[in-house]
Amino acid sequence: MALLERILKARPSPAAGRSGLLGARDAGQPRPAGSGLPARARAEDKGARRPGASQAGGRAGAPRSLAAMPGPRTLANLVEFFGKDGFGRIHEIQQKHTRDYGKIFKSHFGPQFVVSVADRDLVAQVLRAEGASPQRANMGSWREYRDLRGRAAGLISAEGEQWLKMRSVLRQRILKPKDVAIFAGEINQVIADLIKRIYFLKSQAEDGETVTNINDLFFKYSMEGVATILYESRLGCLENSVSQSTVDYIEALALMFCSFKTSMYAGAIPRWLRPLIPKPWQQFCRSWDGLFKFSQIHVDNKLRDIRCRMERGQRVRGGLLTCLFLSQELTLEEIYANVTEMLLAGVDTTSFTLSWAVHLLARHPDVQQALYREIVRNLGKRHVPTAADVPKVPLVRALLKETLRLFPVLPGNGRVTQEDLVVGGYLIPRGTQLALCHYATSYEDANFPRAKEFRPERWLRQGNLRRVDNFGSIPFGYGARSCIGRRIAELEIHLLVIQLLQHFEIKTSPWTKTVHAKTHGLLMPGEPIHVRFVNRK
Ligand code: HEM
Repeated sequence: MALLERILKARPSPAAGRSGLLGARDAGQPRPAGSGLPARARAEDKGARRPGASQAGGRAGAPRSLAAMPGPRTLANLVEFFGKDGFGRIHEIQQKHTRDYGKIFKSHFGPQFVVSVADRDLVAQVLRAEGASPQRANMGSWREYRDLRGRAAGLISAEGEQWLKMRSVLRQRILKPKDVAIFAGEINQVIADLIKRIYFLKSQAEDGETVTNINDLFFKYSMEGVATILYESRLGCLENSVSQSTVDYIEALALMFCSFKTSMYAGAIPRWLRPLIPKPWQQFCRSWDGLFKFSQIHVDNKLRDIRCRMERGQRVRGGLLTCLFLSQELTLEEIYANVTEMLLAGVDTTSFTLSWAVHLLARHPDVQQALYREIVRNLGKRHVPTAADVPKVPLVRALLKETLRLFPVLPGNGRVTQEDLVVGGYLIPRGTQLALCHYATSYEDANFPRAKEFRPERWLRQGNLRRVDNFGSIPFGYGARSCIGRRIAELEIHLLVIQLLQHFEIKTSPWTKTVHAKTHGLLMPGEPIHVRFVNRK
């Protein structure tokens, strides 16, 4: 009890929350001298180098200035993004600009200035050179909301020492495959519910086989799966009727993605315009209110449950959330913020990837058959897999890598340089926003022969000796700031693919039109995907 009271007291006041956050700084705005993070980046490593150091890669000679860097004109860019809905085609624009301007180019988005890097080796140089607490992007609007409401920042929106502290707590618990292996039992229960749901949906279908808009189903699966780990409780997303609080959460999430264009690109809409155009910012805040409220309800439920058990003198054991409570390494407000941001980061990413993977399997029956044979040979037709079984089916892992190469949920990623760097022969001043163009590098034949083709076998180790590493496709990012939920997502996807194929042969549906990728914050299917799940004999 005393412990729980201490935890509750550790919740910072709104004022403390505000001062605890690092100051928001939009990309493109220079950092005041001396206000930056410790300059720890080892820029000279692998070719991205500090000015003045001898050049280890790229062109020899004095670096060129940004003025000499090619790129689209500001007006053309604005027309492309705001006039021709470029936000929905960010992935294609990456490729087009790479063709037009080369592998490193500059762009302006309103007040924001971005240098795009669309070359595998330059991406590797930038990421290998980064320091202990890399800064991803312009999170000004996220932090502004948190300051406004006296909320803490979670891993996505925090920076500097605060981020380092939280990252070091969470990385000990979920960053390695062996850490998340313990969640396989819970995930398998969610999978059992999903398979039951597929049988139910099939029974409702005219042809007895088709499940329409599979992303709906995978959204519910991903939400249930990740919530099971984050809240240590079930939400019931895969039941016929879903609770009102979960429906409210889904609406808040939808609102978040509706306001994506204005939130992630808030820097492109000056703050002074808000009184004239108030709706986007209001929507953004309303959506975050909904997301935080939902997490707080579930976190508080767990806290009450732990308190009851402690009061009864029972031993308290549990998963991630229980450990976070008991260890007291994070304040309660930091726990709210982190589970809120992790749920946000872990649902659509996983469900879009699953939708693409199933779509690809339906369209490539030969690959599907090879996978099924490997599963039956190495695991059996009905064996419920554990985390330890996943390495026995390397094609399943290769399927995920190839799906994410063709459809990287985050088609591009960002970094704000923490020191002056020379990249590709250009001097990039400290504080510059870099856009790493993963979609463009994923489709380069030089990085992946016959890059447009779906060939999961390209990811198989040869003779189990060589790891296939390729900075052309790093869908979970790289290094200190890479995806903290990677192992959770992989486990959810690997275990589900195995069991889907054990139960069903997945076939295309004539109702599915050509499915294009579109960017809506994340890279997602632009049209609904319907598939037939044919029972295995
Ligand atoms: C297929 C699924 C997923 C993909 C492709 C994905 C991809 C990514 C990428 C590219 C980043 C940025 C990494 C970087 O900047 O280097 C990221 C960050 C992050 N992801 Fe994921 N993610 C997925 C699933 C998840 C899940 C399931 C969770 C949570 C359970 C999660 C939580 C996070 C968080 C909290 C961050 C921010 C990490 C930090 O800044 O320290 N992600 N993710």
